Amino acid sequence: WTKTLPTHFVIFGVLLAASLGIGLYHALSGGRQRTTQEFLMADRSMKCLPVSLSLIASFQSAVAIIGVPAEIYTHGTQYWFIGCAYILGLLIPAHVFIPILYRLRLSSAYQYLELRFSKPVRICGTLTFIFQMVIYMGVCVYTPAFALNAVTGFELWGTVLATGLVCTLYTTIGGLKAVIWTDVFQTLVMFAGQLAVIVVGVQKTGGVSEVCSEVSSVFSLFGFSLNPDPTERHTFWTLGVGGVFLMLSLYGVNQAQVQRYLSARTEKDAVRSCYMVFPSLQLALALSCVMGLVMFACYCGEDHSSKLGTASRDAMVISFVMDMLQGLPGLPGLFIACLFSAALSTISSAFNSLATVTMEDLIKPHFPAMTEARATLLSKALAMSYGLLCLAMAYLTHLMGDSVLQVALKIFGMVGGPILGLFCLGIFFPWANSTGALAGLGAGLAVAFWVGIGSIVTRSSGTKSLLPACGVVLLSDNTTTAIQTALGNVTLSRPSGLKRFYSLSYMWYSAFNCSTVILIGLIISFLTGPMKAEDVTPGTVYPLLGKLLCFLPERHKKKLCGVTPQLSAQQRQPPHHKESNGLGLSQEDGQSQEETDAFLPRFLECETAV
Ligand SMILES: CC(C)(CO)[C@@H](O)C(=O)NCCC(=O)O
Ligand code: NA
Repeated sequence: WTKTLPTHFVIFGVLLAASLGIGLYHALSGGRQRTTQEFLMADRSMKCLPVSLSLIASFQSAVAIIGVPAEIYTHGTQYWFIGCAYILGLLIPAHVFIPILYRLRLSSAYQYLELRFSKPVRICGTLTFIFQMVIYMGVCVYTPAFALNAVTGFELWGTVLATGLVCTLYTTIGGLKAVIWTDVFQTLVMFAGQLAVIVVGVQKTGGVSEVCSEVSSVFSLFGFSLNPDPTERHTFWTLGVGGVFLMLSLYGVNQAQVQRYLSARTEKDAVRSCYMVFPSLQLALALSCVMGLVMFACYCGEDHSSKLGTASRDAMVISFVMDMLQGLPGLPGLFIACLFSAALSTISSAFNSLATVTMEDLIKPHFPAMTEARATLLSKALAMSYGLLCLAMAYLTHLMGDSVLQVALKIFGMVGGPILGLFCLGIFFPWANSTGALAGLGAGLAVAFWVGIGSIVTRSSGTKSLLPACGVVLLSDNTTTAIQTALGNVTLSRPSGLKRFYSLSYMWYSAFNCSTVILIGLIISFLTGPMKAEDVTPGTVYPLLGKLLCFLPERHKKKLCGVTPQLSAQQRQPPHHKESNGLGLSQEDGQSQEETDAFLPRFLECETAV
């Protein structure tokens, strides 16, 4: 590999240069990034194709490209069932979250929390989000550099620095437009790299039929568990149901995604781009799962741990890829570009969304008189500081050591879950008040860290590989004994008491923490006096109960639904928004006006009897 190292460097360099070029183009074209509207919101002028490709890129990093094949290789194809969660996980954002957030004409998702609850809730939500993204960013920038270093000897910290600095630079000069357009380019490179590995891998293993027969001879590879036990790491339920909450926390309320929905020209474009995420995300999942299967077919029976020393399964994926692509001109470089594209597109989204929330939620409210030029300069400084902070976080990740996919999914569940709960409390439960929201968030985070840290300390996060080492499986005589031993171990070491609580599958973290926030939030709200109808800002609630109970007569419905916006309240202006009307409805073009009129009765449904 050392011989081809210069080519790797060239292709890696070309990727960084192209990304910088896109950044430079957007720094010098359009409004030249002189307003926060352009720098943070892309002038709200994006079409749905770039937005949708950018939406996929945000949470598809090198972690998924390396982590998913490693997961398939060690635990079988069960993880693929997370694809089922994409259906509801994208339909609900498209039809509940996007309409509400888009019509309020927000800049930051957390502005919603102030409109619905109060300023303290908004600040707490923002701080939680910053915490989540800063840790996640570290994992993202560290993973590709680490994996590459483990196998090719690419300088670890040099790579981390190059990725972090280039990304900081183009994010700082080009704003959200540059972030979205680099995402488009980087997503295509990512797909191309994965596809190349699969095609070459299948060829080298001896064709599609050879791969299929190799893989299908190992029965336990295609595990399909319907076990309802919530401590089992991956089952159909944890992935298909728990996964919906994970998807909601990422695609429904995460600022990185909400910012993209808000940057779309019209609400229709935003909804359509969310729909278009579905096939592309399925493709991304399928590519990485198939890569894991090809790797299994190719490597089974061989022991590669000695070759890699103590390096993890994650590094093994890179080793496999380099084995496959070795000697083919340009292809190892293409895969390296694929890894770093995936990482760059994620951390650039993180920098820009972090700069946005810090500016819009933490700084602007305190300096309402700040000039636009000042605010833009400050936003750029913020994007840059987060870039540098990211490098520090990479070092922290270096000190941890777990499967990177698990680390990322745990962060999403532990910190993203409570944020999702906060938004659900506001959107679906009109009775919830500000005190309840704060108490709910506090309780949700406390429980999340209690379980999360508990699982790390007791090491009971259920990481046992149910699939015996593949070398053992292939010796068909031993297969049954091996599986029996594995199953036996599982039943023997079934945890009890608090330990059982700690061993909750991390795929349930989002759902569990979200529910805690809602439950505690509602209890405290009812104890302190539920929100009154006239106090709820119009357009901030979705009358779920009213819609579910549509068969009931209007007056009963009214009672059950609780609060709906009163007509007199509709004339009120939401704070900080000169450009929006009282309902927060966009009046940009005729078409969207028609749509919003059609939507109106849905929000006010419970009120028709009044
Ligand atoms: C966000 C999901 C779960 C969506 O499939 C997937 O992209 C994933 O597992 N991501 C891991 C985190 C990452 O790639 O950075
Ligand atoms: Na990405």
